[in-house]
Amino acid sequence: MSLDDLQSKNISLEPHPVGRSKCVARNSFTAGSTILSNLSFVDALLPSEKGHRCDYCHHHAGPGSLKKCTGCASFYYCDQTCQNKHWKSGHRKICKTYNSYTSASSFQALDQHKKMDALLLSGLVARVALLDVNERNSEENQAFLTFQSLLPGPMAAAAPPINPKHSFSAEFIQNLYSRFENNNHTIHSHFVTHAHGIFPLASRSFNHSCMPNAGVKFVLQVHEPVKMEIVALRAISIGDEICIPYIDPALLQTRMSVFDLTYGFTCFCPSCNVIRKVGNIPEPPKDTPDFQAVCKRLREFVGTMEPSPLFTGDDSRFPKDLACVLHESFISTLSEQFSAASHDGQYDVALDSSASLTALYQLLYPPNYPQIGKYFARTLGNQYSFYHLIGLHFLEKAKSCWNHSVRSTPEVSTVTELERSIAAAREVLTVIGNEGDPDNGPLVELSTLSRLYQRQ
Ligand SMILES: C[S@@+](CC[C@H](N)C(=O)[O-])C[C@H]1O[C@@H](n2cnc3c(N)ncnc32)[C@H](O)[C@@H]1O
Repeated sequence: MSLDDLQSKNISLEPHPVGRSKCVARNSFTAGSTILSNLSFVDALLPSEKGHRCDYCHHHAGPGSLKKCTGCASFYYCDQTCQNKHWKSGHRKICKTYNSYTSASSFQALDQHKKMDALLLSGLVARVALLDVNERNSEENQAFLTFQSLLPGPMAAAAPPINPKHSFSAEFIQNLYSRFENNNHTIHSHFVTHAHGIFPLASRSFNHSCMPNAGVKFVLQVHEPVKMEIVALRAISIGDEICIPYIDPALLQTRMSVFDLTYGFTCFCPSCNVIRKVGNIPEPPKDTPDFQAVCKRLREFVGTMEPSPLFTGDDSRFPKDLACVLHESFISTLSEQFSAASHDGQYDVALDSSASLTALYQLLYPPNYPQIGKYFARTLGNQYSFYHLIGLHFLEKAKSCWNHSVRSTPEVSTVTELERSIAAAREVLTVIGNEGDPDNGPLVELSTLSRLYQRQ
């Protein structure tokens, strides 16, 4: 689909006061419906995934079952079909020189993120070099035109060295690279990142909100490029702006600098407005009883709030004595407590941390938000870490209840918690639906657990 087609579909691009354009719903969407699908234009697997996934369709295969490219021996495919498609879409330009390029000191000196950028930029240049100029309306040419229309990021970082020999000017390459930082995506399966990619139409369309009404998922199909789907997280009405999260909404302190340095905007979503009004956010108490008291108070408040003041932007409804729960360390302390207690079989401690975590999620995230995680902009620390799931948290809690119930005669309260956790996990995970690898996703695990429980 091209930018022009978009205007005649369920969504349209309309002027935005500072971010050039915004995506507006022309039809209503129910929670879970797909708003836009966009095929990858170029992507690159993380080094840790090489040989485990097909370099074309990202199908995850058992050890040794993929077919190695006989040219470079560094790319792997499901079969001849994936290999031929990848060859035509750019690999033939980079195959011969791939190994000398990646082993050169100029590539090796790059940090992990810039290495990924370098591979993507090489793939992009190879793809562009192969575009048929006589086929102006082909999907590839339209996708490249859309890529060229993307807003450049605020930081003018120098383009990394690239692989194929080409006849493009340094200025042209720099111009392509200037769009990377604020437009490219990480590609995940079950919300764990395995690649980086360029999805021009989605990048051209969706702005950020920390209380987004849409989320991103990836569909992997054998012999096809990776497909990104933008999915409604809740009901969207005609005229609503559709936004996705660029970073984890729980990064309440880091987020403003990331928007500023990586994306070049100031976020005025309801949640950011509350954070600004609250002002100085104190660290949570180190002392265990004081920490527990804050957790108790948080649970009481969340039990009475509907909806979250961070969702409505009404700072007058946010209790000042709970300011420390907005400190980023509060969520990580609780997550660590829950994980450690579940792992050690301390059922009561796990359940208690889970109740506080769930209250915090309800405060910080919009309804049905499936994923949480940490993100550090390149400029802030050079690292990205994995995503976890809110839905997955409920699944983990259900597993913890299940393990407890099979170890001893289950109490009624354990069974109630188990049923509630299965229902909560299903509610959140079903909205975003199956994503990434078709096998062994959280929804599959959830069905297995439900079956075991019903049989018992
Ligand atoms: C991926 S693009 C989104 C589409 C963009 N609006 C356009 O017209 O191409 C990211 C850029 O959009 C703008 N943007 C995204 N979310 C925004 C927001 N909430 N407020 C202001 N600008 C935003 C910033 O310029 C950012 O670098």
